[in-house]
Amino acid sequence: MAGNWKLNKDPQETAEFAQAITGKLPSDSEVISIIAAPAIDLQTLLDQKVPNLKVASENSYFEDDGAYTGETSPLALHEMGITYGIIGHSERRGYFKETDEDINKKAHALIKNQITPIICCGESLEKREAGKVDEWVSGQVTAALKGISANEVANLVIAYEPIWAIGTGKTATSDQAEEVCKMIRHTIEDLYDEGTANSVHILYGGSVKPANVKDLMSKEDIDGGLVGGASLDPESFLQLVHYQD
Ligand SMILES: O=C[C@H](O)COP(=O)(O)O
Repeated sequence: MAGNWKLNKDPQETAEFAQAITGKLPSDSEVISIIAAPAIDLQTLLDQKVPNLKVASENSYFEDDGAYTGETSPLALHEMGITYGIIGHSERRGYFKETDEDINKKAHALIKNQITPIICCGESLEKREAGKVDEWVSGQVTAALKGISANEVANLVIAYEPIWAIGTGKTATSDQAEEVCKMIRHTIEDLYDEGTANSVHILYGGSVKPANVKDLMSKEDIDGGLVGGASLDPESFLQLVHYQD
């Protein structure tokens, strides 16, 4: 269960959040609890040493170093202790014009630095209404995984986030979400094999909250959630990671 804070919280608020959840997360064997925080907050979150919390970056570059002003190095993220990294979020694709090729290069760079990519994909309302969900989403997944081996793919995370459901309060129904997550698994099976497809963790994101998390997580091909707004409040995040209780 991954929270994505987006451009929210400063280091002080980050420390307060960490203190509020310390000692309250489920064990890793039950639920993997992840917070993706702005780059400027990552060290603060790591310093709090919250038991069972994995800390993730929200974006990173595809080069480890060099003349790339303003970018975040995946090598430096690894060295500081980051273990997951979101890439290809629709906000990065939309506002910052990231392409499938960029996202593929970022995936390779994270894997090289032993950071598990959380690769986002998802369709706009326009694509959904045009009946192009499968074609669009499987195309994004295929492009993101180009040149990545089956062993590497087996360990990574794909997050399906329909753009029309992000921050809008409009959740895809659990059946709609399951349908696309299943299609993503089939796409991976076609590209690799059944074992690889079954090993990948597939998350659903888009207005996930404590009230709907159980229903979404009950679906066969939805392994977890990528949660924006409802991950900002510690109590709400705790309810999400404890959805099985
Ligand atoms: O990465 C998280 C998603 O964009 C979902 O955001 P949301 O839960 O605020 O709709």
